[in-house]
Amino acid sequence: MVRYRVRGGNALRGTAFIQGAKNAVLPMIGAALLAPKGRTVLRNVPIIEDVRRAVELAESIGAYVELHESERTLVIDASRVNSPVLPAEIARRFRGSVLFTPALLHRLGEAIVEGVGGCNLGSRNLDFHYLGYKRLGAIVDEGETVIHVKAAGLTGATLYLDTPSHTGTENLIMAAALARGTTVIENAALEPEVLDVIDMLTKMGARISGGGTGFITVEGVEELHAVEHTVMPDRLDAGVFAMAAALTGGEVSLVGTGLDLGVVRYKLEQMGVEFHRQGAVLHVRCDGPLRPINIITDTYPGFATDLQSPMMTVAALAEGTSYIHERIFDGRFALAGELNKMGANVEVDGSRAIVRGRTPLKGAEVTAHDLRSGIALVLAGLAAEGETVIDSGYLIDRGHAHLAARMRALGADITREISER
Ligand SMILES: CC(=O)N[C@H]1[C@@H](OP(=O)(O)OP(=O)(O)OC[C@H]2O[C@@H](n3ccc(=O)[nH]c3=O)[C@H](O)[C@@H]2O)O[C@H](CO)[C@@H](O)[C@@H]1O
Ligand SMILES: C=C(OP(=O)(O)O)C(=O)O
Repeated sequence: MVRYRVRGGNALRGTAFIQGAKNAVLPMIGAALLAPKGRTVLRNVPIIEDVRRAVELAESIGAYVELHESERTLVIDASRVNSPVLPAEIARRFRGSVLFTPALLHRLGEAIVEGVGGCNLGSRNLDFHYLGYKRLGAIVDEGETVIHVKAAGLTGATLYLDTPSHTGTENLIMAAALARGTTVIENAALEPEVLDVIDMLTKMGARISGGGTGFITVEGVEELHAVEHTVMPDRLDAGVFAMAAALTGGEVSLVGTGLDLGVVRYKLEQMGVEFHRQGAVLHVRCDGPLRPINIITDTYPGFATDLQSPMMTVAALAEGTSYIHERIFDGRFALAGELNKMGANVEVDGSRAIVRGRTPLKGAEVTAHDLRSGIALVLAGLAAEGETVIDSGYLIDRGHAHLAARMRALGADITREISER
């Protein structure tokens, strides 16, 4: 059992080093498995639990993987991939397991998906993925728990996503990259992580156009080859450190090449947080009271649902009433009850939450129900009086690398503990 213990009250000051993006590296590991020869090198890899699970999953299907932690580098040799089974005990522990399916289809002609995990956020359907594979010529047998996808070669087709699914877009691009002929994906996701994956696939020899427009065209090629690629910075990790500076009344410099916080920056600015860019470094400071805010989550370039929970903590510390409308997931307000245990006043009504601030937060024993509610509770702990203990820390470790060490370097009083329970 991992738990985080936070004693609040310290303003965070200093330089925060932003990790590589979880939601880019996971599809990139899936992409590396498409190369039948050679070694892929991924740099700026975040050392998070989801990456460890992805390494275990890749090894379980026969890939040779080296994770060089201090160099934040992964080396992947997929030449010996030999098992189509994504075993339940690994695959159910993270969402990224779904991104291994296209490689198995192309390399072995079938994928047996014994489960897909990820944060518990309400319904998380995969119908666009499987409908897309079917349109490309695969046979999909959806059992109660195991999904069997088979294809003796895929053929390009026109695909349409009802909503621009992030991993759905990545999976269908990877499936189309080695299909015969041309595939068009309409209503494709626009997230920067998807564009980074397209960049990597393009280096590998894929022919993809239209990334970032919502209409992606993929011309199938015969083979993809192993390449070196540097994972983009994690905008969610950056958003969390910006919020940590804001709600502790601190001043933090975010280091991460080409970092763009987009709408998160504008929303925090509306709340009174100051941003100042100096070349590749983004400075964040806040020394006045926070103003309330309205947030509507949306696909990119809208406000990222993954930062909705951390923003709820910031809103609880703002002077006045904030409104949050969650439009991506139907079960992403588990944080509210935990924040209320700490003294916040959050009222949830369906997909909307009203946050009445500012209420003084007090340390408490609280539960992370998913990765982002976990990090939101860490933020609450930084601003609370007394000690906050957050269980299960594993969920936080799924997406944030060396969190306690990076926050301690900024002056936070936070420890990561491992117990037997
Ligand atoms: C590993 C990874 O990249 N995870 C991210 C990815 O998850 P993920 O790719 O799972 O999220 P999606 O964009 O697919 O899902 C968004 C919404 O679309 C619905 N949907 C999706 C696919 C489908 O086939 N049918 C369907 O109905 C889902 O139920 C959900 O309500 O994007 C989410 C939304 O930005 C982020 O919160 C996750 O951090
Ligand atoms: C929902 C998330 O991740 P996953 O899709 O990996 O569960 C997240 O990163 O907040």
